[in-house]
Amino acid sequence: MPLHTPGTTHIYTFPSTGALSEGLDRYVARLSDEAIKRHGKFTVALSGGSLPKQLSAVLKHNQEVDFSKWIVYFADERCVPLEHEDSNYLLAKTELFDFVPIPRENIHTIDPSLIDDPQEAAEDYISQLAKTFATKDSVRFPVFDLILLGVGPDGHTCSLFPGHPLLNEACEWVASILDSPKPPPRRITLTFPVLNHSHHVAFVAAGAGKQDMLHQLLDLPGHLPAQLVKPITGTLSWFIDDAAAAKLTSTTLQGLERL
Ligand SMILES: O=C(O)[C@H](O)[C@@H](O)[C@H](O)[C@H](O)COP(=O)(O)O
Repeated sequence: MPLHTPGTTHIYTFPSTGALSEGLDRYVARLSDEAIKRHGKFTVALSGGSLPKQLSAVLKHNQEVDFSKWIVYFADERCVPLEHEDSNYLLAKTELFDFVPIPRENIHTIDPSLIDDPQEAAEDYISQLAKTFATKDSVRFPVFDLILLGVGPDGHTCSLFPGHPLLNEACEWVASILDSPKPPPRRITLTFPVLNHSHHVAFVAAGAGKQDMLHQLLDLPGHLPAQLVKPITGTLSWFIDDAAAAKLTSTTLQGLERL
């Protein structure tokens, strides 16, 4: 796998979702190793949707990764109890945390006592982030080692939806949303400045259902939420399978890399 150069975008394609999970495992294991060597921990933010399953399929069996040094946050979370079927935490727990030795205190969840007040839950999540990320005058935002994102059929990512005022949030680290078009409506989400300060950001999109949106996002110019993810000095990677890549133009296809 080539070493990622800051400021670059890589689009990796895989013949199947199984192969995609293998590539993702190699990528995450490598970034985890590099981060732990560099600063003794691996800070990662996870999305919901299909991502946790796709991520964990191979990674959960990886014995080389030092999961004890992982510090996990959620790229977005729904304002529901942790044991609710809509909880991104529950999904990640069932798919990954139940299989790997990440210390429970290193997994930062929404405070379940605050789910009736999304704004308060967002503020609490900012305080939780501040425990891990010391910021400087020059960098006012948390700098994750890796943020893993999915993309919806409307081009949303995290809980940042097309046309929503949250797309303009420039100061807060975490925002609340009360009117998410994807249910459930009440959520908290990392904001664009946090996504764009990350060392590495990776989108994961698989299946024919993603074809039209990937064509729009990767072939055409635009300002859909997923297109606004542009790490300032970090890398941006796309992990997609051949089914999702089927409608990409030949110019984009020429730039695709196999891992
Ligand atoms: O909690 C959420 O709803 C997600 O974080 C959301 O942003 C998700 O990643 C996309 O909707 C893609 O979902 P799929 O991978 O299921 O298509």
